[in-house]
Amino acid sequence: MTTTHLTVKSKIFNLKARFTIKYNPICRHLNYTFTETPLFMLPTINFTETAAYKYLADHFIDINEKNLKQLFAEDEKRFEKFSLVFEDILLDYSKNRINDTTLALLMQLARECKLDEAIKAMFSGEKINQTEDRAVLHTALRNQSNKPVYADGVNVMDDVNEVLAKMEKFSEAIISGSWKGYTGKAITDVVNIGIGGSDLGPVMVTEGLKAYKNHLNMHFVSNIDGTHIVETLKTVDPETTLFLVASKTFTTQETMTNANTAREWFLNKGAKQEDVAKHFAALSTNAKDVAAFGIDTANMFGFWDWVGGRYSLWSAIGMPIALSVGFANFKELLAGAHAADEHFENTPFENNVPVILALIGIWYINFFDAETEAILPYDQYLHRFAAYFQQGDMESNGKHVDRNGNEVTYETGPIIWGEPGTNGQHAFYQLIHQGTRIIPCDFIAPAQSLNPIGEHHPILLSNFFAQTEALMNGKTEEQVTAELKKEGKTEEEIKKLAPFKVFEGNRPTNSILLKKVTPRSLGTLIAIYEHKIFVQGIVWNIFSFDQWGVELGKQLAKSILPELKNDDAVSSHDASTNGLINQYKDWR
Ligand SMILES: O=P(O)(O)OC[C@H]1O[C@H](O)[C@@H](O)[C@@H](O)[C@@H]1O
Repeated sequence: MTTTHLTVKSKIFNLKARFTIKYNPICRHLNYTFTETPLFMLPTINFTETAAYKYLADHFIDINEKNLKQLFAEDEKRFEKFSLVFEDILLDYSKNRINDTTLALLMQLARECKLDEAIKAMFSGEKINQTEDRAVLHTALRNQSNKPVYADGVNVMDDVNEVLAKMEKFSEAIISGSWKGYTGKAITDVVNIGIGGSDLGPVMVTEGLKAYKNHLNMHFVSNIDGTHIVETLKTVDPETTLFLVASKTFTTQETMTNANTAREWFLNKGAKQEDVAKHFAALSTNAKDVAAFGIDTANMFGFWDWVGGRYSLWSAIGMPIALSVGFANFKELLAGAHAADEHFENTPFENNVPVILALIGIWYINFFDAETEAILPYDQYLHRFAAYFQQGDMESNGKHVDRNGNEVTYETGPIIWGEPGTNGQHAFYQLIHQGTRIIPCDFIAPAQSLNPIGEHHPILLSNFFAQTEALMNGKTEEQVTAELKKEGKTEEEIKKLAPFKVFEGNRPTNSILLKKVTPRSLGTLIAIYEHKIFVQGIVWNIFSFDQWGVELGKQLAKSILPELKNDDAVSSHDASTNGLINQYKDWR
C-alpha cells in the first residue's frame, strides 16, 4: 500500500483541500479522501490593543518604581519560582524586573495574540512565511521522532532523511580519508564558501564545538573583499582541499565570486576540469545553477525553500559541522534542537523557556523602551554566538510593517550584540553598569569546562556570577562612603568622589547555566533562541521569516558595478554618492 498526499488550493475562494491517495498495487485498489480547510493565515492582532497590554501598561508604573532588591525581599521563593531546569540547562530569570503579575499578564498577552495557534501552524507546515508563500520547517530538519511533517501535502521527512544519509556517507568518506583528491591524497582542509545564513551558523557551531573536532582544518570564506579568499588560499594545498560552495539560492554575488576565484585558483595550480568533482561540493536548493557552475550534482547536498537561510545550519548547510566534528556529533546537535522543539511545542507557556525569554524581552522593549539586548557567553568556544544571533534575530524581526501591511506603532526587533566574558567586562560593561540606557543581558556559561586547567574556570565563573549580582544590587552611596572612609579619604574628598562610584543597580539579566557545552546542549540552546525570535514576531504581528530589507543594497550595488568599469565621472546619483564614486575613480 502506498499513501501520498496532494494539496489543491483556490486563492480566489480562500480554500485549501488535501487529498490522501491510497493505492494497493496487489489488488490495484485506489482510494481518494478529500478534506477541505480554509487557507491558513496567521492571526493579525495588534498586541497594543489587547486587554493584557492595557493591564501591563498600568502594571509597568508599579514595577518601574521598584527595584530588584525589593522584589527579592518581597518574595523569598523568587529564585525557585523564576528559574527552571530543562535538558541540563538552568535558566534563571529571577533577576528581571518582573513579579507574578507581570508574568501572568505577559502569558495572557501571548494567549490573546494566539501564540498557540501560530506554534501549531509552524510545526504543521502551514505557509506562515506568507510574503514568500513558504512553510517554515527548520524543525523538520531535526525531527528525530521522524513523525511525518507535510509541506504542500508531501511528507518532507523522506527528503530530509535522504539528504542526512547522503551527508553521513560523504562526511565519513572525507574524514576517514577514503575520499581521495585528484592526486590520490586524502582531504586535510575544508573551505566553506558562503555568506549570511550559509556561513554564520556553521562558523558559530564549528567554533562552539572545537573541543570535539577531528583532524580536518576548517576555513570559512564569506566576504567579497578579495583579502578573505586570498589569505585563505595561501594556507591550503589544492591536492588536499575540499571546497564547499554553500548558498541556498546559488546566486549570491559574494559566494559565486569567491567560488569562481577558488575554482580558477584550483585549475591554475595544475588540476584539470574533471578534477573539480573531487574537490568541489555544493550545499544548495538550486540544482540547475549548481550543475551550470560545473559541480557534479552527485556532490550536491540539497535543501528546500521552507528552510530559511538563517535557520539552515540544521540542513545540508551544516555540512562543515558534520565534517569538523563527525556525523554522530552533528546528529547529537540535531537531537538537542529537537528536544527544544518538543519542549516549545508542548509545554504550557508558564514553563516554556523560549516563551518566557521572548515575553521578558517584549516587557523591556515595549514598556521599558530598551533598544538593545546583549548576549554574553562566558565561554571562549561560543565567541560567535552573539554574531550568529545578530542575523537570527535582526534579520527576522527587524521589520516596521505588520502582517496587514500597515506601519507598526510600536518597537519591534532589538539590536543584538555581545562578546564573550570576561573580555567584554574590560571593554563595554562600563556602559551596562553605569550608562543611561537599560540593556537587558543574557549571561551564558557552562558549569564544566572543556579545558579544566588550573583555576581558570572557577575564576571565569566567579566573574559570571559576580556580574549579574553587581548589575542587580549596584552599590549605594552609603557603601561607597564607607569604603572611601576606610581608604582614609577626607569628608570633602568623599563628597567629590562618591557620585562617580555609585552603581544604581536594578539592571536586569537572565542567567543561562549549561552543565557543559556538548553538541546536544548547543543544539538545544540555539533552538531556544530561534523559538524566542518566533514568539516575539508573533506578538509584534510581523513576518519573521522573510528578509526583503537586504535586497535594496544588493540591487543598487549591481547597478553601480558597471559604472566602476571605466574612468568617466558619474553624475547619475545624488551629490554624495557621485562624489564618493568619482573620488574612488580618481584614487584607484
Ligand atoms: O545562502 P544564500 O542564498 O547565498 O544567501 C545568503 C544570505 O543572503 C541574504 O543576505 C539573505 O537572504 C540572508 O538571509 C542569506 O542567508
